[in-house]
Amino acid sequence: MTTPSAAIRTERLAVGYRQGKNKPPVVILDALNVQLQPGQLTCLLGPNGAGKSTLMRTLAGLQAPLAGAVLLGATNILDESPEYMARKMSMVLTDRIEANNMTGRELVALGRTPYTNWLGTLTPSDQQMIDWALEVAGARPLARRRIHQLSDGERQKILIARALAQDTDVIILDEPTAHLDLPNRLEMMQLLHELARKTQKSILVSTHELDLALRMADNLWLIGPGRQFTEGMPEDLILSGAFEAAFSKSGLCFDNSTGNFLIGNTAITQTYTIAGEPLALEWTRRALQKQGLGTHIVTEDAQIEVRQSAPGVWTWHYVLPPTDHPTIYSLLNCLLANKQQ
Ligand SMILES: Nc1ncnc2c1ncn2[C@@H]1O[C@H](COP(=O)(O)OP(=O)(O)OP(=O)(O)O)[C@@H](O)[C@H]1O
Repeated sequence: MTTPSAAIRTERLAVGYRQGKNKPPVVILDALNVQLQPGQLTCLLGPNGAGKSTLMRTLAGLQAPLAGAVLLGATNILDESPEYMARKMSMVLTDRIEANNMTGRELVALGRTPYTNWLGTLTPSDQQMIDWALEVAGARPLARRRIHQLSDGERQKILIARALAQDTDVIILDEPTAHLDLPNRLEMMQLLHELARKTQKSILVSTHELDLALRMADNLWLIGPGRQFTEGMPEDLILSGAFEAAFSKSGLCFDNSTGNFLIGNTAITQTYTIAGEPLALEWTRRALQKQGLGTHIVTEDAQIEVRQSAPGVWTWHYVLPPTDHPTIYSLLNCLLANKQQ
């Protein structure tokens, strides 16, 4: 369903590659009717080669559609001037950048180009916007550093700050968390989510971070097997089974009840009832799962009782008398030894 307020939308969009005169085009995704809403973070998910970058480049007008259109308001983006587009849409790509001798701040300042005069003079409000963008992207300490002195993750933050400085309604980011460590990945997704909400921008992010996308995205675009495209709220896609279907692969299975992926040899051979404190329960559950042992959480009469604050934390009631274990490791060894008997 198309909402009139959509910042950008597509009409029967086909994306892919032309191969020359006598060959048919390679169609990557076809007949897409999607939209980005103001104030929402949308995550685009799909395996390697699914077509995420191709779709994003087409949405940003960097690549012509094979068919259909990308509309900004009522106008086809191909009919808009580059100057107008630069004030409406910014894109952060994973490509290397040729700006090595610039400082971080100088590169972020380029985001203001669509608004400056022909001399590129920055007004006090441009400077304020650059300061804000550096701050919000967590890139302020990098402002004076040369681009070639930055790590991949640091450069990524500067590029995100540049997109913020460009102050567009739509921001498209191709794998913005690719070079970041875990705390920075979490922070970046949180930042993009908050930014969308606070500034009413439409933010589209392609990512391989399924877990983060499930937690942070307002909306998901999924490219599944056979390049089947599905979209919706993460929670709806989980409940409908679409998320699981998109990522079903041998050795990887999605647990709908927890939102976690089960990896490797996860065939459950035995299940225990378990009760206790939530944090310890979660990590106990994960440890057992790796060994093919399932858990079913109950409130009383559990076979395994977890009391994180007490000594002898894990009590196994399966045997008589119940045994106390100071670590999950100890509990697990006991369970496995017993299981083999
Ligand atoms: N210039 C090109 N000409 C023809 N085919 C291309 C071209 N560039 C990419 N492709 C193909 O298009 C498909 C989609 O590529 P794309 O880069 O969009 O995938 P992706 O989902 O972004 O992948 P990844 O997660 O690995 O970055 C792939 O099969 C790729 O080989």
